[in-house]
Amino acid sequence: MSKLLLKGGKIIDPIQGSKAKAGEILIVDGKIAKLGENLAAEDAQVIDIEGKVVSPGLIDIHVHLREPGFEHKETIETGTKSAAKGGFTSVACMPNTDPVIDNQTLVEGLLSIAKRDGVVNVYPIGAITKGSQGKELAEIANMKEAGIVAISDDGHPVMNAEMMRLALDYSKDFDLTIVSHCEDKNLAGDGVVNQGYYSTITGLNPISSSSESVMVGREILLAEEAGAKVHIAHISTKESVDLVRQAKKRGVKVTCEVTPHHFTLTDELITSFDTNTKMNPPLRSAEDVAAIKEGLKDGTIDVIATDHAPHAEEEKDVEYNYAPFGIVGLETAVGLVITELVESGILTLEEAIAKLTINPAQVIGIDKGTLEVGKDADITIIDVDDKWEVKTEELVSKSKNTPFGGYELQGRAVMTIVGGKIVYSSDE
Ligand SMILES: NC(=O)N[C@@H](CC(=O)O)C(=O)O
Ligand SMILES: [Zn+2]
Ligand SMILES: [Zn+2]
Repeated sequence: MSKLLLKGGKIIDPIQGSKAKAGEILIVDGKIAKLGENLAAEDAQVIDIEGKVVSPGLIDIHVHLREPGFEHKETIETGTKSAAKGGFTSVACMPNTDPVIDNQTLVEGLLSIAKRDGVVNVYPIGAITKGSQGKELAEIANMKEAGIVAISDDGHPVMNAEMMRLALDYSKDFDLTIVSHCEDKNLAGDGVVNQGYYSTITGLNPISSSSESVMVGREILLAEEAGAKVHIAHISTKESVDLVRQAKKRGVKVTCEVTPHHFTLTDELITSFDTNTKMNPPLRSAEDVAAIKEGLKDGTIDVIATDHAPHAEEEKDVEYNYAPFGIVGLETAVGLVITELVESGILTLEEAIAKLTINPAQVIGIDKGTLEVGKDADITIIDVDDKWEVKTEELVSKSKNTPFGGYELQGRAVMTIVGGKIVYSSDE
């Protein structure tokens, strides 16, 4: 029997609420055995975490691990190490690899690599359509059997509304959530940045707010009609937030996520022409960021997810128009959440943790995200006071494409435990 006792921490488990306030937690054979005070250590390995916060292991439901096919950007090994350092014990990975994960064999292949190389739990998301081409449905039933937790054509919208309607119908039968990348390709055109003052002064091609919100509106109406679940990926505009808010009021089964960069940064940053400010959806206006924060506060936005999108240095080191969209996010997420949302009083720490644990677990239907007795001992220890500087060269992700280099942040994961095993510790 292996036993681990975490001593002196402050437990925050949103679904257990005040029941979980006591400071000690005993892990036996990879499961949570006991929460309480003055637990007998017996033969357990004792770890003193005086003053630190003990959270259910963080869950990121929007990660690009790039394997198979783009191993020069990231692999399951490097991506999950990056996740562990960021405090994430589980990640759901997007299928826009090469080949696109659209059948059972590919899901099985991914899971076997994850089992061999992954240091945190990896949950595959399957494609909605074959090759994410939007033409015919992928092998959804078979992929579900192989272990996918959701379906998404992320990177692309499903432009054909009838195809999306069909997918929603299917997803209901298999109890799978559809994660929608909302982007009207015709409206977005060859845009690279948010449409507004800064696209005008830089001369960079604009992406309108409507290119996102008309698709958010469409997905809500289709999900409502089908009685199916839809999760909106990387929400970024005030109109989108309001559409989700109104839909929730009428009982539509819609959830949504925001990335740390979309609640932290505005499109003003693009005046640097730094290609690490280029991502999809683009950085939006200050007004949009304010609406996002309002949506986080009132519960419209359920989940914080990174959309960790690694790209190699040489790929980003080109003219703005030619650079790929996307930035890495796993290792800066906790610091940005605490600095931008908790320290500024937009969310309580408990509310922020809910959006990183139980809420994402519920969106993809996995039995994770809480420290209840009997559950897997996936735990993140957070130092909420630690002030640190983001150093790009210290990222363990294979890619370094972040706009946050040099940022002073408060709060970070100091230990990450998966199934009772320490997979990251800041001491080492
Ligand atoms: N977010 C991005 O800018 N890029 C993502 C694709 C996506 O999430 O749509 C990628 O795969 O690089
Ligand atoms: Zn996307
Ligand atoms: Zn993505």
